[in-house]
Amino acid sequence: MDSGEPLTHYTPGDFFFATGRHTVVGSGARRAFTGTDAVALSEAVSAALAEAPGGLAVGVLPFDTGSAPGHVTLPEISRITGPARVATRLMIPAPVTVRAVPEPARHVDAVERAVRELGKRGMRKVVLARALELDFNTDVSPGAILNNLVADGAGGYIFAAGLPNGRTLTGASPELLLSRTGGRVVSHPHAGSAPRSADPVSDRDNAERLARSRKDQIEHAVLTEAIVETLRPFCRHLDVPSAPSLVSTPTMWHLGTVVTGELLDRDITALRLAAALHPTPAICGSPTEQARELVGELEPFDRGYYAGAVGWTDADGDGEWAVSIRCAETGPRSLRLYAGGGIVPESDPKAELDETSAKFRTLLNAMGLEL
Ligand SMILES: C=C(O[C@@H]1C=C(C(=O)O)C=C[C@H]1O)C(=O)O
Repeated sequence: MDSGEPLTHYTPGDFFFATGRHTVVGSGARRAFTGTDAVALSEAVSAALAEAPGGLAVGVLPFDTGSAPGHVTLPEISRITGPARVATRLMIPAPVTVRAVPEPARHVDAVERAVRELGKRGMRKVVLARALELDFNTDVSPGAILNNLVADGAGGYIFAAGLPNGRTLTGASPELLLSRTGGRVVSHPHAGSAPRSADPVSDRDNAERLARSRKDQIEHAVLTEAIVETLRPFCRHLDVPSAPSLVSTPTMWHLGTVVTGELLDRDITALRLAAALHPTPAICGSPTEQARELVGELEPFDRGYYAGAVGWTDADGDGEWAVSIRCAETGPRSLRLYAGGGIVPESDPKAELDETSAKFRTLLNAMGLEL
């Protein structure tokens, strides 16, 4: 570990991944792996890391490898340092136009349709997202967004990753898809949401209502069951709490369950496990294939690397992969923000719209925007 401030060296295209414990940074690419089969990608990365003792692989998996490839690199320079800290917030220019895709009323329609389709198709859950497209007079620096996410104490996993399309995915995800440390694996699935409130009484009310909500408990159970089912064959022992706990970010309350396990085979890397788990019902639905299809029918945009995974794996197979949510894709003079929510047969369409608005706040706050 070195104590240098990791954010001062960040340049767009770099990989940046900061948790409360450490920060992983990578720049340049000694080798790059791009592929539509996440398991094959993880195997190619393992083979490359086996020849690079002490090396690190970093990257992203898209939501759907049918529309964008997974992209993992062995950086030319990589460092693991202490937690990221910043001294001041940075100014981010205001957008000249903001466009909701779809329009909020159309998102409500899509949720209504999703509820009907879940019933007709005998499905348990689908996650529907919407986007905000922002245009600027100048480029927006992903480094400034990272800086402000750190300044806001956005928490969880604050990340930036260069994408194969030349853009950058930047965000602060609360959700751990998978970490591996030696033989120990941890997943912290999140599902079930309520907004934070500046008023402590309403804030507590929101949390208590969420903890009691049958609809959110169902939504959460679908997710935890899927994580446990996928991890079970890889583990000799899994520890699964019988009920979820309340977890919070500065903008949201969630239900979360910490699933821990002991690996049967130490050759299975963090990236291989992340590839097995993704896409979970936190961001896709259940059953997975039907949910992915319904997402394609109901969302008027391509998710790209939103609702994918972002993280790192080292030569021992250890690593951390977060679910790539609460994020934005930055491009020349433009930025696209994403937010989604799990729909179950009990969902209220207007409440689902409000939930996505609350989830946008992580990035909007970092940009100093009051939209
Ligand atoms: C899909 C998103 O968040 C996911 C959906 C949640 C929900 O539906 O309650 C909660 C946390 C995340 O797993 C998002 O933030 O875009």
